[in-house]
Amino acid sequence: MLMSLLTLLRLSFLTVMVIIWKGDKLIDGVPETLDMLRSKGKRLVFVTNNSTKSRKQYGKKFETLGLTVTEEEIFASSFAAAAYLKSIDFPKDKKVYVVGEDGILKELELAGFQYLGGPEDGGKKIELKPGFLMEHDKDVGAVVVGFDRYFNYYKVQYGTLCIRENPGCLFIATNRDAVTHLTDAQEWAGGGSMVGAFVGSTQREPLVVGKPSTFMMDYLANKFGIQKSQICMVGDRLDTDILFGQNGGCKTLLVLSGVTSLSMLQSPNNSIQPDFYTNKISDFLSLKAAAV
Ligand SMILES: O=C(CO)[C@H](O)[C@H](O)COP(=O)(O)O
Repeated sequence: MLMSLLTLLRLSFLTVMVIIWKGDKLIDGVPETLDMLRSKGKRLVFVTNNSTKSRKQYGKKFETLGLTVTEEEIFASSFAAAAYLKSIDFPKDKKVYVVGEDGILKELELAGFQYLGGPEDGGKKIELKPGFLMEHDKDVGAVVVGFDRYFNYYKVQYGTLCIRENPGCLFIATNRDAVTHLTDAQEWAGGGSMVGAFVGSTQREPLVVGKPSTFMMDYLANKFGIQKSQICMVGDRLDTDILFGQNGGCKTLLVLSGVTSLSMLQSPNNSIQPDFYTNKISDFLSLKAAAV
């Protein structure tokens, strides 16, 4: 394995990483590994499908954990939603209905888009008395659906009306992750469950901006002016991280310290094979002495 990591370190210019913390705890060896990769001239960016925070809010989290990471190096799916709307010149006089948390609102605001919904709609209830009809804003031109701990029937109905009744209204998903790891005790329903509700009610498929879609990879290759073949995607999930790297034409490294175990990787039911795998991100440190 060491030989393979060495090859990787020689090849990759930019390393896209995701496995930095578990809950609010840094994974062992992460600060030293990041320092070592940077000292070898590797450019690092951090990509997450978690849309609950903006890049600025993630920046604060990195800071709290004692890591120096700039906003420019953070690519969250909250940002991807706003960047996608920018990339298609989404009209500034149209509005975005948000099913999700604060991070999406913050990024839309920064990008200069008008929005409604988000946490504010979390407490809203529907009273189904005879003749009740929910009004919706006809200026909504996009519905963005992300992970939302305050998901409710009001939001599903509101967003569904926008998608079904406003001509040309876009349906954008930050990710379709089946499960997420809100606690270390079990897996929890992920953003895919919120997106799935809208797929059911609208009979439409969303445009996904997070992993494993290629939008973020294209975006960052463009931003840093590098070839995707120079990028190595490092992650702990096969169906998001590794597929994201593969879909983007990058090298991929799976670390087994997160959600994927060796038996899952080697299961005959798994069709996603990374270029390399290793136990933990700090295995890179064993290469310290090597001439890279
Ligand atoms: O949105 C989510 C659930 O759908 C999670 O936050 C997401 O799965 C975490 O993603 P990553 O492993 O990329 O940080």
